[in-house]
Amino acid sequence: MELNTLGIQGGLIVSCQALEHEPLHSSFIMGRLAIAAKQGGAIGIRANTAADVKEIKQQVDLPVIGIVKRNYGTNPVFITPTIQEVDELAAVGAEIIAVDATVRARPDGKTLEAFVKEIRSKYPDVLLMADISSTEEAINAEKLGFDLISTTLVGYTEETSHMKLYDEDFAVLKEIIASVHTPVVAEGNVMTPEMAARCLEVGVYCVVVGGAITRPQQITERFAAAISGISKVAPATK
Ligand SMILES: CC(=O)N[C@H](C=O)[C@@H](O)[C@H](O)[C@H](O)COP(=O)(O)O
Repeated sequence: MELNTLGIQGGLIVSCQALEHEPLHSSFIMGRLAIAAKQGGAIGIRANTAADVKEIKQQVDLPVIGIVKRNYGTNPVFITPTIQEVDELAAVGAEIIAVDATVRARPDGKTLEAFVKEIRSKYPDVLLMADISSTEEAINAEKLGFDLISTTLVGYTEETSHMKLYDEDFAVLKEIIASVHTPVVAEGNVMTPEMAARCLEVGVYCVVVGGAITRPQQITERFAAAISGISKVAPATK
């Protein structure tokens, strides 16, 4: 599959995910969120688990970035860590599969290079997205031939836990874009339409927005925090 045939360049991809402990956890609900995202102008969907990808594909005709979040013991690599998760996503027709492409040791002991080779030989038509956390990892992902590089894990590894993607006007994103030729996707903590627009201005291929659209508990939290302590009158009780 050719990346430019997907029609995602310059557009908004909405991540529709809810883990087991979250209130919206349900493939049915993720499918509905995907319809809402499409109605709102999304040109692609990112989703977790083969069951959710399958349901979303039945509801909308948009390209899907599939992941499977799975924990293996205490290993910190959890986004599509092994070929098992890739098999599950390929079986339901995800056009793009995103995998952890950090430099961390993987749960099956394989190198990232060997993992990419295995996926390419098994699924030559699937596009591969590298979920990375640093410029060094982006450069490595380009060397290994990933089709897209996404900033998903910036701020989510031990080394980057002090950072947010939007720090200093998206400084790390700009550095990554300047360091590779592979299309770069902005993902992670893009919380406002203005931030999404800024990511495109600085040169990303497309933007992925998740929680700010599809995690109502996060959205509510920001409203609640913003208004807490302002009112001089106690909130009404029923
Ligand atoms: C670190 C991690 O587990 N990221 C996950 C990757 O798929 C999702 O939980 C995020 O929602 C997604 O990356 C979009 O980011 P945000 O929800 O911040 O817009």
